[in-house]
Amino acid sequence: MEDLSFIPDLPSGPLDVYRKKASFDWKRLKLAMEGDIDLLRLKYKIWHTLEKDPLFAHKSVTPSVEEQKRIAQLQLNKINEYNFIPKVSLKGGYSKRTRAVMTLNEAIQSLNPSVSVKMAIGMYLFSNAILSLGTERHLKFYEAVFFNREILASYALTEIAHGSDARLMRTTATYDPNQKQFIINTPDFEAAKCWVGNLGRTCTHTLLFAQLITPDGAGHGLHAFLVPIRDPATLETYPGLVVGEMGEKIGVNGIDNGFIMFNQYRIPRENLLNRTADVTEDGVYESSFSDPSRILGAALENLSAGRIGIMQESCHSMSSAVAIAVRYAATRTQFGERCREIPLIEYQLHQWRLFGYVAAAVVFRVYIESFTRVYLEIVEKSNAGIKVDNLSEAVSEIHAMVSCCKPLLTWSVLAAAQECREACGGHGFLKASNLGDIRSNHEPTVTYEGDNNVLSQQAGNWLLRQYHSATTAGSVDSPLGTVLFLTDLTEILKQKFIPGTAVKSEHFLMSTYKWLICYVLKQTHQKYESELDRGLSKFEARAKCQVYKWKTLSKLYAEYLALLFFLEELQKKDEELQPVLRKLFMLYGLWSLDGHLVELYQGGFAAGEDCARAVRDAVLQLCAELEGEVVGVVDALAPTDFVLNSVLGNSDGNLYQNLQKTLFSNPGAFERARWWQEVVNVPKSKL
Ligand SMILES: Cc1cc2nc3c(=O)[nH]c(=O)nc-3n(C[C@H](O)[C@H](O)[C@H](O)COP(=O)(O)OP(=O)(O)OC[C@H]3O[C@@H](n4cnc5c(N)ncnc54)[C@H](O)[C@@H]3O)c2cc1C
Repeated sequence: MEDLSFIPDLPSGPLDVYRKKASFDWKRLKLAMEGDIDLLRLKYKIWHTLEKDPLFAHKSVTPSVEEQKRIAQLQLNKINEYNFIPKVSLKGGYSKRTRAVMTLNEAIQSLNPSVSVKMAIGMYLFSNAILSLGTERHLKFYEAVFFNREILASYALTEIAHGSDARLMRTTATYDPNQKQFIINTPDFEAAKCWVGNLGRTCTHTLLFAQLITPDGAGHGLHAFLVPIRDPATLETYPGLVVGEMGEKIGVNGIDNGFIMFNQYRIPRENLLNRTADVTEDGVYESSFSDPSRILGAALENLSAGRIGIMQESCHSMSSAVAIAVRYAATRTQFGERCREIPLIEYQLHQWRLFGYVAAAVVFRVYIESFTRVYLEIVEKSNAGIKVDNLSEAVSEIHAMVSCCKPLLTWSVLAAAQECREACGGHGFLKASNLGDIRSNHEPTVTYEGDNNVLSQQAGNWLLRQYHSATTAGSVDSPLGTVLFLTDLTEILKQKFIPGTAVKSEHFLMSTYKWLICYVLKQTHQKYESELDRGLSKFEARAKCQVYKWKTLSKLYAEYLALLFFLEELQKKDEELQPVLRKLFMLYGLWSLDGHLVELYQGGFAAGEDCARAVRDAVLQLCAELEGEVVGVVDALAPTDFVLNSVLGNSDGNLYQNLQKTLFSNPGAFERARWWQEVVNVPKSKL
């Protein structure tokens, strides 16, 4: 058995009552969710190191917006200095080094999300883009950003008037054969690039997406360019650029999001990332793709890794939120009979509000860990030129998976953070609970790197293509095997709920999800076809199928994927952990299924009251069964106390002592208001 002594034991205290009830060792569960002991060790090393560094000390009062940006950049520089992943490891295999980088990102995100986003955009999104879209001549930029940390980058896609619809962006890059340069231009404010992270104050380069135009006036669609923005020595922006800061946001204010306008700004011809298309010195456009939309597709596919990073970060935010709320619920008592006040955690309502999210946090972490491995293996093979069977189909399937799972995870965390805040009552509203910061720093993830509502439509598109293929050719393009069952669609749709069925079973859960996907897929297809028959274009017809169809379909597929991957991993976990993991799996599955009862009845899978009652009874039973386990589960999910940074969720469980310490040490807590003279009614003289 692995030595887990590098994970510090938890302090003894009021939470022991519940900790003793757990059927498993929380450190083993932690390792099972992390999947790799070296990565778990790395995470603890990062947390312990930063805890000792005053630059990372938490502030009891939110610093000014500008100060948050300064601190975030200083912290990023310091993290680079610590060299947590030595250069030799970075030069190792793609999969291993990416996993290490992702772990660093997760560890930092739990501590200060602004810093991890700065790092993710400034170093990893940029360097990944160079690897996937650039060629030999761009490797110096890769070295400078990834290995030497000499430049900090940004990623400029969004414009003021166009975000999700990238095709209509209007920044241009016109080739000038005389100077062998591209001239970047912003026609008007609506085409200004905006929201670009790191651009407002700090980045030295940006990866710019602009419409490529050749000297013959022909437009070739969006392409990516490496564009210098600031002098690295002075951080002065170069002439020909108008760069500004976006101003205060409702979260992640440590990131300097900026806007930029280009005024006939020249860059060398070689700064075009030219893996898929190039312009010769004379100005002739050459592309390995005939269709410009495929070039954009290849460029944007590069976002998958970033979206996986967002999902990993989401798992950590959810872990922290539920850890705070559950520890609070185990130490806070309210009401009761015969002088025995009851801990909140023992109320059925409180369990129902929180335990589904605890189960989701565990299921998502195991799922994303496993999915990331599959993803990285495919990319590694493909980069190394090793043949991957059905590579382009696998890429499409992965894209569909990411497109529905990033929305599922990010939305779930947002809902969880709000529920956890409310579950901690008024004290949850203190900044010191950390629930507010977790929620507001997480919030933009539902919008950036693909707005959730728009992104999830892409999973629906892929599923509909598979439906068509299954019903016409009797086969599907699903190299990862996630929808092979669609070839049995007709048989699956004949299933009905039989009263008395044991719903707390893997078979029931998975077969019911398959039924739901088949049913909603068929409904979506029929609706889409009927809109086309009415004479609508494909675009218009799709828009008419979004609500109750496409959107539901995408959510169902995402939930199914989480369950499917978790179930596969479950078999490999320690025997001691299996009972609790199985219960968490069932709870997440049935709790999610509860949200789809309408479709089960609408489609005739269920009739009468049995199905709904069985599902809901099982959810409540599972909540009760998990009462003794859940504190141990959140111990496994939680980071160290320093990282969790919550007066309500400290692992010692000394809720009221910790609250007193925090309230009593608030700066100025006991002082008379400095502005007292401005507000008191000074009695007027009667003389
Ligand atoms: C904190 C933060 C950081 C960011 N960082 C970067 C960055 O570094 N680089 C960068 O380039 N961008 C960045 N962005 C921008 C982000 O990527 C965009 O906001 C995002 O792509 C959505 O585009 P939009 O804001 O133009 O929204 P829109 O596309 O205008 O969407 C607005 C709303 O309309 C809905 N909608 C749009 N189209 C449809 C449709 N067809 N059917 C139904 N509904 C639809 C959407 O769901 C959304 O709710 C960042 C944003 C934020 C908030």
